[in-house]
Formats: sequence, C-alpha cells, structure tokens
Amino acid sequence: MTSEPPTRGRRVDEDEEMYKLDDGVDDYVPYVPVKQQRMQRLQKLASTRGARLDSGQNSEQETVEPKFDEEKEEERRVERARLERTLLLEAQQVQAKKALEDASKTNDDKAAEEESEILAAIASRRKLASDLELAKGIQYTNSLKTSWRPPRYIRERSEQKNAAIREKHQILVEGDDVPPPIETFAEMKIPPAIIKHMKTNRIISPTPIQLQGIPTAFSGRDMIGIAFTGSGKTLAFCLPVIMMALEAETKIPFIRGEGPVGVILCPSRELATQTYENILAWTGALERDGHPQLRTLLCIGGISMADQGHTLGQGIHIVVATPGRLIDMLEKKKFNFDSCQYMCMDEADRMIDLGFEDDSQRQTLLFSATMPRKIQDFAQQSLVRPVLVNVGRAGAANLDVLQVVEYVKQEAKMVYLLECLQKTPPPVIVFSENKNEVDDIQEYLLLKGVEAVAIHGSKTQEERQYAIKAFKSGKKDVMVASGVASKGLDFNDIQHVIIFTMPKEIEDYVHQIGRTGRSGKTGIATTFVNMNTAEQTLLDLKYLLMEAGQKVPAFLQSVEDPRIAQGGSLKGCAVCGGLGHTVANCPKLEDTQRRTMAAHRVNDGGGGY
Ligand SMILES: Nc1ncnc2c1ncn2[C@@H]1O[C@H](COP(=O)(O)OP(=O)(O)OP(=O)(O)O)[C@@H](O)[C@H]1O
Repeated sequence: MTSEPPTRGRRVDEDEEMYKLDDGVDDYVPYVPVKQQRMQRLQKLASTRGARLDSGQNSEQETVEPKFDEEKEEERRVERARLERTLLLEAQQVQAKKALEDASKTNDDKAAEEESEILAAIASRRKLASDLELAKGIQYTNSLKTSWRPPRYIRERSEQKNAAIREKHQILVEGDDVPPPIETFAEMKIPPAIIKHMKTNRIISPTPIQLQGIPTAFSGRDMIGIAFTGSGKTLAFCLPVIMMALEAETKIPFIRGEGPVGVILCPSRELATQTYENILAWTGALERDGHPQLRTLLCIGGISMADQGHTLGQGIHIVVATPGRLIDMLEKKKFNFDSCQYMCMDEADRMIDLGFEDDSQRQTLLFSATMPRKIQDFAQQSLVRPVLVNVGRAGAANLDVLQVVEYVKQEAKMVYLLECLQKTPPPVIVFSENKNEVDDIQEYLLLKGVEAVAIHGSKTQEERQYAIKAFKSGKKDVMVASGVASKGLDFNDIQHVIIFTMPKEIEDYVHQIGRTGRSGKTGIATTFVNMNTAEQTLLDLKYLLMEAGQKVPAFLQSVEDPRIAQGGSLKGCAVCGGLGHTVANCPKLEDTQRRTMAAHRVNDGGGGY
C-alpha cells in the first residue's frame, strides 16, 4: 500500500492566494486582511459618531434654524407612526401565520423540529470544540491514496453483484464509490502468514463487517463501521494499519524518532491492552514468516512507559492508546503525528470529542456497536468522503444472546445471584454500575466459596491486570465488573452475563450483554430490574427485547410508553439510540450536560458541592 500524504490535501488558504495572483492588473484591488478591514470600519464608525457628537454640541446651529427643525421633527413623527403601524401589522400577521402553522403541525413534526434543534446545538458545540483544522483553513477533499487493489475480477464485478453480496450478508453501505465487498481473506490479499495464524484461531472466513470494512479501509477510505458486539470489528481496523506499517517498513526501515504510521484509540486501558496484544500476535506471525519486525507501542495510563523505551528508541509503526496518555506523550514530544496516516477510534461514540492540533492528512475510521445518529451525523461532516458500513441497527443487541429480564427486589439480589450462577457453567461476568457494589458482590461470592475477581476504575492497574489475566486463563470462574469491562473486552466463551444493576443508558446494556454470544456462539444474559430501575430505562429495554425477538416479561409489557398517549413520535433517540424515548429526555444527554456544567463550575473556580 502506498500513500502520498503531503500532496493530497487541498489547502484552501493556498488556493485563495493563487486566485488573488490570477486577478487581472486593471481590476486589481489590494487585499486588505479581515482584521485590518474591521479596524478601518471601526475607525470610520468612530469618526462619524465623533462628527455627530460634534454637531450635537454646537448649540448655536440649533438656535439659528429652529423653524426648519420643528417642521422636520413633525415629518419624522408622522413617518415613525406610519412605520410603527406597518411593523405592528406585519408582526400580527407573522404571529397569526405561525399559530396557523403550529396548529397544522403534528406532534411528530414538533418532535422532529425539537430533535433537530437539539442535534444542531450539539453538532455546533462539537465542531467548535474540535475543529482547529478548520480554523487553520485546511480542508481535505480526497481520500488517502493506497496501492492496494482488489483482484481484477472483483474490480470488474458489476455493482449489481456487489449489492447482492451485501444483501446476502445484511450489510448496508452509504457513500460515494463504495469499494466492493470481498468474501475471502486471500482475495483481500492479506499475507499468507496472517491467514495461517488466523486459521489457528478458527478465523477462516470474514464476518460481514470484515468483508466490507477491510476492503474499504485498504482502499484508504474514511469509514464509520457499525456492527454488533462480538462481530470481529477489531480485525477489521487492525489489519489495515498493519498492512500500512508493513509496506512503509519494507520500503524504508524506520529508525529512532520515526513513526507512528497509525494510531488506534480505545476508551479503556483494558481494551487498549487487548487490541495491542492482538496486533502483537499478527505482527509476530508476519515476523516469523520472514517479514520485517513491526513495532507497536502501548500507550495507556497506569503503566510505566520506561518499559517500552526500547521500542520507542527504534522508531514505532503503530500506537495503541487511551486518550489521556496519548495526549501526554504528544505533549512531551515522545513522538508526533507527522507521518501518521491512519487513525482509528474503537468504541468511537466515546472518543469523538477528541481533536488533535495537527494538519497532516490521514485516514480516519470510527468503529462501534452503538453509534447513535448524532455521532454518525457529526462524523459524516468531519470525515473525507466517508463510507458507512452498517451491519444491523446501530445499538441493536446481538441476536446470539438470549436475554432474560427478571424482577428481583433489591434486598433479594445477592441471594438470587448465587442461584443464577447455577444456570450455566463458568466463566460468568457479573456487571454492576457501582464500585462499592462490585466490591460487595465479590466479597459475598468469596464468602460463599465462589472463585471471583473484581475490576473497577478505583482498582490499581496491577489489580485490574491481575483480575483480567486470572479470569481469561480460567483460574477464576466469575468476574464482577463495573462499566470498565463492558466495552469491547473479548473473553473466551463467556457463558452467562448477569447484570446485577441495570445501567441507565441502554447502550451500556447492549455492550454488557455483548460480552457473551461472541463470534457466532450463543450466550445468556440475565438482568435484574426492580423499583429502582427508571421507567424510561425499562421502556428502552422493552423495545430492545421486542426488536431482538426476545420474550418480554409481563412486568415489562405493562410499562406504557407516554409518547403513545401524547401522540408523539416513536422513532427513538438520536443521541443514545434508545428506542423508548426521544432526544428531549435522553439520560445520556442529561448526563453529558451535567458533566459539562460540573466542568464549567470547576473551570470557573466554583467549588461545586
Ligand atoms: N472472521 C472471523 N471468524 C471467526 N471468529 C472471528 C472472526 N473475526 C474475529 N473473530 C473472533 O470474534 C471475537 C470477537 O471479535 P472482536 O473482539 O473483534 O468483536 P467486536 O466486534 O470488536 O466486539 P465489541 O463490539 O464487543 O468490541 C474474537 O475472539 C475474534 O477472535
């Protein structure tokens, strides 16, 4: 794969300069910078005002022509009255028209209007937050060029045939010139060493997100990849960066201070570590087959970077990072993004807020199982000719998971948990929303003789790593976790996920149950709900179960949707993807707003509560 970053981007400011030079000499108007123009306008305004003030102070003039002024004043009074009458009439007419329009609007229209207003506000806020590139006047209009080509017979395949393949795999695509789907890894021209390695891990043929996503990424296209949990997204975004790094290293070997060519951003340390280990396995397979060594740096909080000093000292090809540590490393100038051509955000709906202050062009990929419309819209605006690859509704549950929802009183939960653990053999994950509850559950299970580890944000990095390792290796049967482990972590053959406390946001629920039923296997998820579960959350859950064709228990069936009585839209929320509410009362949006306000309070020097 060859890429040519420096020549591709169109710098709007440079183009403007060019047009200026092209102007004919006769028409030549000297260019005045905007700032100077503003200054000139201000000076002009100030001088007119000054002139007016001067004339106002000249009382002599007023006494010389009093009659003239009186007549003029009378004329002005008449004109003002006429204008006021006209304006009043116009205002009344506008009001009447608006009232008429409002009356004819359905509740659906009003909800849609309200929703688009909220979304527009979010979009503008986000654009302002991250678009330093726009401020610099840089706009890229072409995708990254790569040397990868599909086999000729696939290149020549008709669009109709491509559409039929997509339909067979239930893949939806959006975008210009979408690259063709490819149904085998060999036809994707993936090196045999990687194909062989994948085979030993029972990865034989590409999943839907891979068969459309990999050719799209190999073609250098920006991409939004949406596919349900456990459907193989990691491979889809890791292979392209590995191929890019391999080509760059083969051409001219990297030395100290060079790289990375690609960055993968993950929302948690655990997910970053897992992705890093996957990349090490694939690049290791390449190296064993005689390909050059590719160096990957794991850049996460809680670990000492000194351990990886050796890798850093040799030049790095790929960085897998969490945002905080990545920014820290960039600020410390341990490496930079000058030659970075590939940026992927895993679980992208969490990561989108980030903006980086550099202007080299690169390919951007966003992946998630839950990608609400809000994020998709924002991404569509920010990416270059993006291709949207969608397998199933964004935010839908994995159909390989049997979802059981049970009403369990708060005080009965612990005892019932023990009973629930008997449903399947280990390994089992128990999710709770709250760190203290995670500790309590683990303590209780240990007391009852269950081999359980716990993981949450307040544990040290060593404790977190130990818990994951012990659970992954099968030394421990149960892992009790807070949200940390809900996104993206890929444990082998989880039989059962028990959600001890239903999360407020339905997206989190989708990620949590998604720890089972991965890579085509089936799994069970049992969720405890009770009086403490918000009605809106129950409604989201009810619709999600209905969508997935799951049994809806009687107590959930009786939860009524207030939108039905109000005749409102039943479209679902564009912010979090929940089907039981609209954007106007989205718990995720409320949470974001609460956080933003808290951050403002801190920034303003307010102590908060
Ligand atoms: N083509 C394939 N065939 C069979 N198994 C695969 C294939 N691709 C990936 N897998 C396996 O499927 C499992 C899930 O993959 P992965 O972790 O990439 O899912 P994901 O889509 O990223 O899920 P999540 O949304 O939860 O992050 C992994 O164990 C992976 O090795």
